Amino acid sequence: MCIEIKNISKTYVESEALGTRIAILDNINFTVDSGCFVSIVGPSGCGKTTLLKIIAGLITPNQGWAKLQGEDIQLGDERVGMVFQEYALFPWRTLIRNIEFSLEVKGFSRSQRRSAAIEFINEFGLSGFEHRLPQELSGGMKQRAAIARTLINKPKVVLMDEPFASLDSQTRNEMQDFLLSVWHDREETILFVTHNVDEAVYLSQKIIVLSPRPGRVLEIFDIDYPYPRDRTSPEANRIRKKILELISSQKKNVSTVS
Ligand SMILES: Nc1ncnc2c1ncn2[C@@H]1O[C@H](COP(=O)(O)OP(=O)(O)OP(=O)(O)O)[C@@H](O)[C@H]1O
Repeated sequence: MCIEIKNISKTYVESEALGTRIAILDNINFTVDSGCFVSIVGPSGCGKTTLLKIIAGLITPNQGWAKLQGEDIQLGDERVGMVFQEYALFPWRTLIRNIEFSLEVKGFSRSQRRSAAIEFINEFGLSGFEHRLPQELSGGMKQRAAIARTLINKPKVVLMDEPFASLDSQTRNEMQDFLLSVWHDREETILFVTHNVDEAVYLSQKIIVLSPRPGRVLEIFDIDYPYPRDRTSPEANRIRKKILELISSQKKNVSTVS
């Protein structure tokens, strides 16, 4: 399912007393083709999470629109799933009860939701941990559970907000390979936010580089060499260098509008 972002700008209230607003996103335009893996990179505070929340229908832009397959996005749109850095698992629910949570909310029977959750548990290498609480799981397992909990709803578009940022580097590499295998097996469109240029280059078919706040699209890079990728190949190094040079050429630029 393709994502279209047209002329999106967003401001937040900076000071109620002074009546000032701060510009977060400035006229963002891009398209993500159906089934593609696209990453957004940009400095802290440039509005990456805000943009994902707009695409998820959680917040409204001041200007512009986001559409999925030509249709407006509604609050709680079933076509969209989100995965966060902090896993967002319920600490009091076991792994299987976390994965089946949304099916429970939708009124699926216990046996229906159990069998759907067990499929994910087997596929995601979580067997044997079904009845563990999140605190008893490793970071990688928690993130697999969080991804399963999102995918059980069969979203067409998956928005991922720095999902691997709190993992150690070895687990992070494993999770990147795991995510690529999950994506290759399915047809979801993935929009992935990261601070990590290496990660974006390893995973994505396209990388959207945003400027410092207010976030503007500086450049969109097509990464067209095939999977599986070598992290240290000349192509990877060349693209990484270009993106890092672009990011470091940007001066901090925070603007306030009234
Ligand atoms: N509801 C809100 N009200 C006011 N300001 C907000 C609100 N949400 C976010 N902000 C501010 O908007 C800016 C952009 O936030 P956002 O989380 O979208 O950036 P980001 O690029 O995802 O940052 P990071 O990479 O650090 O996660 C930040 O300065 C943040 O403090």
